[in-house]
Amino acid sequence: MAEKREKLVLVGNGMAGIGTIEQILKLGGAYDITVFGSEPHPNYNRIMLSYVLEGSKTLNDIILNDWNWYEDNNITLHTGTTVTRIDEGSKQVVTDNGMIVPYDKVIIATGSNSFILPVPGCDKEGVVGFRDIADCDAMLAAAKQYNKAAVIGGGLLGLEAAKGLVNLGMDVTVVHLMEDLMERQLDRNASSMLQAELERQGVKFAMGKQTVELTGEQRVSGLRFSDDSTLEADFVVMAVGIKPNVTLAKESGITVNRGIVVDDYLQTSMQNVYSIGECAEHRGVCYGLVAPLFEQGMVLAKYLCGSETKPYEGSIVSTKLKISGVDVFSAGEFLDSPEHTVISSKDEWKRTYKKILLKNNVIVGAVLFGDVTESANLQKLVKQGSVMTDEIYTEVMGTGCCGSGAKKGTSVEAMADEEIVCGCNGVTKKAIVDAVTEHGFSTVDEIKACTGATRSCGGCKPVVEQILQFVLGDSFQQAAKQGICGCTTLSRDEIVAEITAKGLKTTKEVMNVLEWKQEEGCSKCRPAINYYLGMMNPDTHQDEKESRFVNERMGANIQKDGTYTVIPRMYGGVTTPEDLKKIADVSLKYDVKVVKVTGGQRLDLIGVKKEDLPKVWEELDMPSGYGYAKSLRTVKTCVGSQFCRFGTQDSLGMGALIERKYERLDFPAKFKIAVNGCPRNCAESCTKDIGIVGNDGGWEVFIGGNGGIKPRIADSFCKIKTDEELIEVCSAVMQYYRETGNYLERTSEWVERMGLEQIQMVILNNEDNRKELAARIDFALTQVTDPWKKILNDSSTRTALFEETRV
Ligand SMILES: Cc1cc2nc3c(=O)[nH]c(=O)nc-3n(C[C@H](O)[C@H](O)[C@H](O)COP(=O)(O)OP(=O)(O)OC[C@H]3O[C@@H](n4cnc5c(N)ncnc54)[C@H](O)[C@@H]3O)c2cc1C
Ligand SMILES: NC(=O)c1ccc[n+]([C@@H]2O[C@H](COP(=O)([O-])OP(=O)(O)OC[C@H]3O[C@@H](n4cnc5c(N)ncnc54)[C@H](O)[C@@H]3O)[C@@H](O)[C@H]2O)c1
Ligand code: SF4
Ligand code: FES
Repeated sequence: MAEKREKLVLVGNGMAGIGTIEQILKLGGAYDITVFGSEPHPNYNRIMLSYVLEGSKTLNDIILNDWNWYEDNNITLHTGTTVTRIDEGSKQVVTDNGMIVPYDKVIIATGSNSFILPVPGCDKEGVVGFRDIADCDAMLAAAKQYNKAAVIGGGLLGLEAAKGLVNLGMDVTVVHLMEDLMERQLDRNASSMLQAELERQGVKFAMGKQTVELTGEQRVSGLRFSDDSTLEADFVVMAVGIKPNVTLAKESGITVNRGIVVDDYLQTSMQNVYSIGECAEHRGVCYGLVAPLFEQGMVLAKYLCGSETKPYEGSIVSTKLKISGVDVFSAGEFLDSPEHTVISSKDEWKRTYKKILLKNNVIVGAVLFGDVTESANLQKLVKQGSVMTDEIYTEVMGTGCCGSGAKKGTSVEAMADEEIVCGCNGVTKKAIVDAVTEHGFSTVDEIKACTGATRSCGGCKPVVEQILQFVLGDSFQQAAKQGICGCTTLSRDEIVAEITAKGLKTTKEVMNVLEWKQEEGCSKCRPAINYYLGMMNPDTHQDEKESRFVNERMGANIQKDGTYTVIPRMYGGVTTPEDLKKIADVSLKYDVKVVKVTGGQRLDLIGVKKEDLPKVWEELDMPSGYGYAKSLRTVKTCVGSQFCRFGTQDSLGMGALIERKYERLDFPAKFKIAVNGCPRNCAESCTKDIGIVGNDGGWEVFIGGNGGIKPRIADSFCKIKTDEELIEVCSAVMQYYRETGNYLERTSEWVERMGLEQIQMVILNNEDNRKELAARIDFALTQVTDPWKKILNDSSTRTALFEETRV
C-alpha cells in the first residue's frame, strides 16, 4: 500500500517559505504541500524590487517560481488568501475567506511589514512603505504624477528607494534621524563618502531630522520636524525599518516576543508548527536579510525530511547596497573600539575606502566603499572567523593600498567544500563544483538555473565566476556562451536550424539529440520548443499539451482564488443581442462573479469553477477568444466609416475580417491588433503589435507597439492602397515574426532587435518574399481548430482536465 503522505501547510508565499519548500523537494520529502500567500502573486524576489523601481528590471523579471512551478511540483497554491488562525486541537488552519485546511505540519513564514511612523498624518494619501509589488506600483505611478518626494529613513531600503525615485525623475530628499547614513552598517568615513556620492547622483539629504507630522489635507503636502522646520513633499516613502508579522502566531496562541520565538530547529511553542524568515525570532534575533532565512530554511527542510542536520545557531550578516555606481559593503562588526585592531586605507582621489576589524587577530568585520571586489572574500573570512595572516593581508589589502591585490582563484581553491558561496540561496562551493563536473554546466546562468546561486542580490557572482574559472580553466571564457535557458548552450536560431537539419519532431527528441543537460528540460525551454516545432511543421506537429503553460492547457486563465475566466470571441468588438443573452443566461446559471468589459472590447466572465468550464463553453457555443494564449488576442476597432462622420475606411468590417482570418494561430507571444477608420485613432493603434489606420487613400500600417509593462509606440511601417494589399502585408509581417521571433518576445522587442528597416526590406522590397510568407501563414491557418470545441469533443481530456482533482 502507498505510504500516506503528511500534509504540510506553508503560510507565507515569500522567499523564506518557498526557499524551504524547494529544499524539501530536493530532499524528496513526502509531503502534500499547500501554500497560502496574502499577495496575489507567485513567489517573487523581493530584493529585486529596488531594481524594478530603478528601472533595470521589470516585474516579470523578478518572479522566482512561476505558476507552472507550483503546478509541476503538485503544490496547491492559494494566493490572495490570508491564514487567520492555526487551531492546534483540530490540526486545521483557517483563512480570511473561510477555508479550513487540515495539517500535519505548518511552517509560518509571514515575513515583516513596513514600520510606519505613528505620527499625525501618517495615513494620508501619498504615504507608502516599500515592501511589496503593490508599494512598488504605487511609487511608479506617483512618479508620473507628482514631483517632490521625501523618503524617511537613510538605511539600505530608504537609499535604494530614493535612488529609484530620482531615476524616475522626482526631486527626492532623504530625511534621516541620525547624522550618519546606514549607521547600522557603516562607520562615519564610509557613511560620509556614501552621502557625497549619492548627492552627486541627485539625491538631497535632510540629516538629523525627526519627523513629527505629515501635513496636508487629504493628500500629504509636507513634513514638519521636531525643530519646527518643514519640507515640502507630495509623496512620502517610509523606510524606517520593519516589524515582524506575528499576527497569525499571536492569534493562535503561539509564543511571540518581537518575532515568533523558535528554537534551534525552528520549532515554535506549538507542536508541529515551525517558523522561519523575517517573522521568526531565534536566540533573541529577528533577521531582515535573505541569507539567514535560507540558512534557517536548510536546517528546517532537513529536519522535516528526517535528514541529519546541525542545529541552526544564528547567522553573521553582511550587506551590499544595490545602487548602480555606488559600491558599499559591510559585514560583521563595523565600528572600531579600543579592543579592535584596525586595518584601513582611504583613497580620496579614487574615492575608495577599506576597513578590516580584528579582535585578537581574528577577522570580525569589514567595511568597503568604492571598490567591493574583495566583498565575497571578506564575507567568507568574517563568517569563518579566520585569523589574519600575511597571505590574507596581501590578498585583501593588495600591496598596502586599496588595490584588490592577490592572485584571483587562490581563495576559491582554499575554500572548504561545504562553505556557502551564495548566502542568499544557501549554495555551497561543492554544489557549484558538482554542477560543473557532474552535469557539465559551464556558465553563470547555468549555475544559477541548477543551484540558485546568483539568483538574488547577485553579490556572489564574482566568486561563482572564480569557481568556474578554477574548475574549467581556459575553457571557462569559451563556455560563457548563453543558451535559451540553463538546459542548453544553444541559441534559439541554433535550435531551429538543428530541428530542420536533423528533422527533429518532438520536444523530447530535440532535448535528447541536442544533448540537453536536464533530461526533462524546464518551464522555459519546453514551451519554446513546442512552439518552434509547431511553427515549422504546422501540418505534422502534434501539439504537446504538457509543454504548454497551465492557462493554455486549460483554455482559460486561472485567477488568484483558483477559479477561471472565460472570454468568448467577439469579432472586432461587435456582439449581438442573441450572444449577449446567451452570455447573461450562462453567467447566471454558473454563478459567474463578475462580467467585465475588457480593454480589448470583449466580455470576460470572471470566476468560473474549473469543473464548469466545459459546460460554460458548450452552452455559450461561441469560439474561444484565446484570452489565455500566445496567440491573436483582440482586434480592437473604432466604428469607422459605417457610422462615424470622420471615418474614411470601414474599420469595423476590416477588423472583423482580420480577426476571423488570423484567430487561433500560435505566435511567439500574445498578439494584438487595432483598426481605425481615420487618423484620429480612437482604437489606439499606436500600442498594438499591428496597428492599422484608415486614410483617404487607403491604409497606413504600424508595427511593434505595446501598451503593457514596457510601453512602446508602434513604428509606421508602410502606406497601402487596397484591402487585398493590406491583408497580404499583415500576413507577411505576422509570419515573419512567427518565423524569426524568440519565444515570449513581443513584437515591440522583435522590431528593436531585428531593426525596422530590415523588416521593411524583407516584406516591402521583395514581392516574392512577401507572397511566400503570406502563403505559409495561409497554410498554417488551414491547420488550426477551436480549442474549446476540441476539448468538448474529447471526453478523456475533458475528464482528466476538468473532472479529476489535479490539473
Ligand atoms: C525593496 C527591498 C529590497 C531588499 N533588498 C535586500 C537585499 O539586497 N539583500 C537582502 O538580503 N535582503 C533584502 N531585502 C529583504 C528581503 O527581501 C527579506 O529579508 C525577505 O524577502 C524576507 O522573506 P520572508 O519570506 O521572510 O518574508 P516576506 O518576503 O515578507 O514574505 C512573507 C509573505 O507572507 C505573506 N503573509 C503574511 N501573513 C500571511 C498570512 N497570515 N497568510 C498568508 N500569507 C501571509 C506576505 O504577504 C508575504 O508575501 C529587501 C527588501 C525590500 C523590501
Ligand atoms: N541591500 C540590502 O541588503 C537591503 C536593501 C533594502 C532593504 N533591506 C532590508 O529591508 C529591511 C528594511 O530596511 P530599512 O532600511 O527600512 O531598515 P533599517 O532598520 O536597516 O534602517 C532604517 C533606517 O531608518 C532610520 N530611522 C529610524 N527612524 C527614523 C525616523 N523617525 N526618521 C528618519 N529616519 C529614521 C534609522 O536610523 C535607520 O538608519 C531591513 O531588514 C534591511 O536589511 C536590505
Ligand atoms: S478613428 Fe476616426 S473613424 Fe474611427 S471613430 Fe475615431 S474619428 Fe471616427
Ligand atoms: S549572495 Fe545574493 S545571490 Fe548569491
